[in-house]
Amino acid sequence: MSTSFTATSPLRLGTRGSPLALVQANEVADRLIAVHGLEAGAVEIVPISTKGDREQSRPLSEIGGKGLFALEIEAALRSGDIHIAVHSMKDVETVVPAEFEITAMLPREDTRDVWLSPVAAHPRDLPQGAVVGTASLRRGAQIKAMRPDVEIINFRGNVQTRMDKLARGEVQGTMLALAGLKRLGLEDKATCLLEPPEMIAAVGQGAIGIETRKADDDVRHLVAALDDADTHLCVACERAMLAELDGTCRTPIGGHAVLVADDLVKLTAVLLAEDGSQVFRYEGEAAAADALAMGKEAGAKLKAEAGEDFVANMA
Ligand SMILES: NCc1[nH]cc(CCC(=O)O)c1CC(=O)O
Repeated sequence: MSTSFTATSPLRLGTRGSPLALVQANEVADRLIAVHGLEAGAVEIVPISTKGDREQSRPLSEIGGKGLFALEIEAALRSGDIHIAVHSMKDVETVVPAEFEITAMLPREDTRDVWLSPVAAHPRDLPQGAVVGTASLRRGAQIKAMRPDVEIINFRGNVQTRMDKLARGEVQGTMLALAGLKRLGLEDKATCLLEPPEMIAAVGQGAIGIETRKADDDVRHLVAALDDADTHLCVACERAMLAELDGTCRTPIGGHAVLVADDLVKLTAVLLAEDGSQVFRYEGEAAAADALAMGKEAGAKLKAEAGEDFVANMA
């Protein structure tokens, strides 16, 4: 295996600058060093500020969806300023530009969302007309499906910022990914876990993806050694579902695939109206070799069930 990356000529690993992104990047760096026996310092982390991080006030769905977090990072990958990009798979567009690929995914963390609130042990315990903050249409719609009286307000910022806003009483509850809280050592801040079917996680939630340039064979081979095949398969299944429906982040969609036996993938997916008034669900199982086809079929079935008018209003 190539060990051409050294402390004086390190492998440059680009990621967002948030505390969570940096923890994730460090995990990738540590694994690369361990697996390939590289010298400490052979991997350098390069924080990159993205439009998604700078534009904190408008809803993500308005400013252009998840691509916002990837654009500047992919520009750095294209120019050679970085060799690899580390992302939360949740934030990666369903279509990766042709010159790049997601070469590896680390073993997945817990995929569930958690509820955080100083006043309600669970969303069902909120006072009438309470205000819940989230930037996620998916989380907002699933809360509205549970509690139509609740008001959802846009709530952005990194994990710590959102917890601070909650503590200041700006909202009575919010939701976060357990995976992110765990990586930051903050899981004890969760009020309760939100389980399927009342809350289906985002496609890719809990998975860290590593993107490379297809033409960069040396780097691709280094990174491929970190791939967790089960995670890759399940996330690919979820992404096939999302790609069939809408990859833009402007429609509330949840999707979760899991290996239930050696060769059996179970997919649970949900498509909702933004106000939670309509909920369409899919559940299916398929052999691993058919997991992508199942994802595609799930998307198509949800689309057909929702109907033309719903789909026309989606994007
Ligand atoms: N959109 C931000 C984002 N991207 C990935 C995670 C959590 C970590 C993960 O899902 O792997 C978060 C924060 C959150 O939703 O709470």
